[in-house]
Amino acid sequence: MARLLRRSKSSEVRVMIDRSRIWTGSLNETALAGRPKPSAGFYDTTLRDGEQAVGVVFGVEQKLEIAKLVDGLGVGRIEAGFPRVSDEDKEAIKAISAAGLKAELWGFARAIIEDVAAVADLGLKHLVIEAPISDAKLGALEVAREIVLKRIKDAVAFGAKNGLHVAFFGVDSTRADLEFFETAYKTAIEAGAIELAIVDTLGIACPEAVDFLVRRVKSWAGTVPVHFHGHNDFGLATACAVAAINAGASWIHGTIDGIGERAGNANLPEIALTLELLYGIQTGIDLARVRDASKRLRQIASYELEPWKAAVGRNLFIRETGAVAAQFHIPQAIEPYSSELLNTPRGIVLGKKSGAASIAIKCSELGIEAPPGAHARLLAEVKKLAMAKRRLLSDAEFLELARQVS
Ligand SMILES: CC(=O)SCCNC(=O)CCNC(=O)[C@H](O)C(C)(C)COP(=O)(O)OP(=O)(O)OC[C@H]1O[C@@H](n2cnc3c(N)ncnc32)[C@H](O)[C@@H]1OP(=O)(O)O
Ligand SMILES: O=C(O)CCC(=O)C(=O)O
Repeated sequence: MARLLRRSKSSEVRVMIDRSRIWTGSLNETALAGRPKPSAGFYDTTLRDGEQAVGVVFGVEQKLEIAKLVDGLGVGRIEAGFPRVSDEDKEAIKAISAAGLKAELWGFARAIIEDVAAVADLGLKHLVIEAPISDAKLGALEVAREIVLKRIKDAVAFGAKNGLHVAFFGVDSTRADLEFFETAYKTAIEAGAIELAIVDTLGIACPEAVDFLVRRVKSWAGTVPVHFHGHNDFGLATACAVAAINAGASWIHGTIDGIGERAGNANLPEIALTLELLYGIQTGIDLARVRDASKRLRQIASYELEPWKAAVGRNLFIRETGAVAAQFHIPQAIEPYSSELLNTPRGIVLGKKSGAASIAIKCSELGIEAPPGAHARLLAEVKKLAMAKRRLLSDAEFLELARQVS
């Protein structure tokens, strides 16, 4: 049975992955044998930290559409926005709040009373209160440690007094002095925070460091839920998220496609794919929808993705090489999992790297009956043209070559 991962509301989702379509072999199972299978909820921050990607500006309608997309994926929590940024952000939060989404909605605020009041005024019940806690950040802002502790205490206490469910989020916590880290988080708890987010603002923590920090916080925070908010500056955001979950984190922050500042945020669909397929952990994320969600977000935010990007890349199930085409009839020989899990077709394209099987597959796909010996000539022509044009061939070009060769 699927584990329920939408933690916050009664209308929980169950998304079952057809495990017969996962062809990852038994190595992971052997290596992970006997280990517990932890679970964690997904906290989407596409609307706030995702919008921090350079040049991205979401309008109210777009934020609402993105919130619905993310909700449709099955995340437990959505960070609806940071109201102090603009009136438009406030309008977007109102629109999202009125949309009747299944996910729990969260607001974002600095450790500043006016920021917290802005979240409360919009009727949100849950918020993250953030404050810098590394000396690098505090130094840049010219804020002393004692001052930030006071700001944390006052802002969290104000939120708690106003009935808000507060998570404290220590910006740059992975570069903070460990003792001061603990002081800052304990200050937040004493002031009324009931959840804690560990924040790898610059994506500098290796997975082992994330494991260390999550376990360290859990050792003194008891049952307080711990979040992990990661960035991808070293390409390790997914590995760090997995490390955080294995160490006991309850909530993983991230965005669709990992959209965000610099190298981006942790990529929630990629983490879901990893947990489901490599760790056998059910996430509640509907993998069949992630490619459509990614495609729509790319249209809205006007960015391109590498075609080989995990989970959502355009080329994941498109194959050119002849050696792979020769095995195309047995998908598990050439794929880690079935394209059907991501609700996308597989296909063969023709180019420099085509082989005899590529030609046979394409002929059958296009209903071309080539005479004996024609396939070899056709293959030679395909390679020649692809090298001359330095690209793949279109079906129309292939049909023309087939006509010339027959
Ligand atoms: C700043 C953050 O960490 S939020 C995350 C990043 N996100 C963004 O920047 C979103 C877009 N940003 C914006 O729209 C704007 O930059 C805003 C609304 C966030 C800030 O506006 P600004 O005009 O730059 O700053 P504002 O005058 O409101 O606040 C600066 C003060 O906040 C303090 N401050 C900054 N971050 C924090 C924090 N997390 N907690 C407490 N105080 C903080 C500064 O020390 C400064 O204090 P001072 O006035 O005593 O010197
Ligand atoms: O200070 C910021 O950029 C916002 C907080 C955040 O999302 C982070 O620290 O990763």
